[in-house]
Amino acid sequence: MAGTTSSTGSGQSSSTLLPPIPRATSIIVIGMAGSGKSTFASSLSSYQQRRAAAAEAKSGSHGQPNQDGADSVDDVANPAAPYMVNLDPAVGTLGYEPNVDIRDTVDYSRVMEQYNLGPNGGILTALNLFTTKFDQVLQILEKRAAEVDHIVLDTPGQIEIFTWSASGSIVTDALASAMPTVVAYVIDTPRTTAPATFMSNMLYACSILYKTKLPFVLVFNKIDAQPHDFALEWMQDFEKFQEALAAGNATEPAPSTLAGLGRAASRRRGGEEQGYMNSLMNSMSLVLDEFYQNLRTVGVSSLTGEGMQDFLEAVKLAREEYVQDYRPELERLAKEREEKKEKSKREQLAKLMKDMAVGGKREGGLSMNDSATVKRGHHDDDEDQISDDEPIEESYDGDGQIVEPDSDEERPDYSYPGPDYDRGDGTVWPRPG
Ligand SMILES: Nc1nc2c(ncn2[C@@H]2O[C@H](COP(=O)(O)OP(=O)(O)OP(=O)(O)O)[C@@H](O)[C@H]2O)c(=O)[nH]1
Repeated sequence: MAGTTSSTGSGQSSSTLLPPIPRATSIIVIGMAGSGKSTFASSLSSYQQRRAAAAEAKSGSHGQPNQDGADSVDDVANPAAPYMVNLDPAVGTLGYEPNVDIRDTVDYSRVMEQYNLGPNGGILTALNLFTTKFDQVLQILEKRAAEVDHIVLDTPGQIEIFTWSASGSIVTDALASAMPTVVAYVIDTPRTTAPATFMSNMLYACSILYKTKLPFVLVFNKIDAQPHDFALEWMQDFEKFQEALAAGNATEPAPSTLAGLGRAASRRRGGEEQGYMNSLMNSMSLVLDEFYQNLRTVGVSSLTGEGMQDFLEAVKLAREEYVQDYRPELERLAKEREEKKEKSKREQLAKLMKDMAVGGKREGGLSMNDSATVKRGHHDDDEDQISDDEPIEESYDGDGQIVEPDSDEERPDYSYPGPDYDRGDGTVWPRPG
């Protein structure tokens, strides 16, 4: 592919094998079941729509302040409503109008029926089937990426269906190679107040970050129900997390898990588990410390819309990270691929030349530069001299052109000439087989 020159977004230009960076940033919304992914996507969509409408009103009213006064549009010249993609085939109703919807392409309940699958197998198979067409979706998204600021992808409820499946990787990689892409990991804040659930959520987020290697934004959702200060404190101060662990919140057994056990047994068992869990989590939190350093975190309420502007700011920074860190890696891989292709082409050509006895004596040897290789219509007196402006004329069979099987073109007779055929050099043609 010919190299293009693209702006990196930081004002610099560089020669690249990759397509230019488009206006849009794609946001892949991932999170545990019920964390509020769809509500978050919906809230983000309506927030952006309001911004777009406010910007339009502002430009229409020649700089009058926004009616609602809340949305700052100064940072984006012409904000546009995001382009929404739903990748959850099993979702019932959505709070937003998806522009591309997996449900339009694959009928999840029929997939379950046809392949005799359970709900999760059905979702996974539906996503796999959809992914086989993702090149077409990507073409649509690439077109839209010039017109919108964000392309939001809402993923299936069961997190592992997207994060650990081949289809999830294909969709993520395809997007990330086409445009700046950011992972928004949605956390159900009220359900992460116990150190154990907090830790498992963080470990999951960490595994996704290292798998995708994409810029990451941790979205603490539902802050209207539970502020996320405790989580920020645990992430910033290791000792605070240790204190929470020591207070015993982490392993407080749910009453249901102790059913049938006596009080003493419950206490003993709780104590043993707590000791093990605490020491495990202590070690894990040390591992996660570095992960926390590289994270952007925001608190949002998808119900009230609180924190959406903070989220967009975080996405802006994440886009810069993509341009600075991820894209050079893509560029390196593209160059590597191109070099490999060139090398293999050169090797094949060399092999071909060798097969054609290139470099041997002129007599009997053939060369691609040898005019005798290509038969031309008109010749100078010297057979080997061909003037460059003479057109090549295919004047005989075996001239390197593929002959249409159904054409009337005359072909040599390759049939067996019979046992008595004399080749003229005294040998008689042998009988085959
Ligand atoms: N209080 C509160 N509730 C929320 C918020 N966001 C989502 N919810 C509720 O959380 C529940 C789950 O929300 P969904 O958006 O369906 O979550 P999801 O992650 O898309 O769910 P699945 O895809 O089915 O796993 C719903 O009852 C929402 O109303 C929020 O910011 N605050």
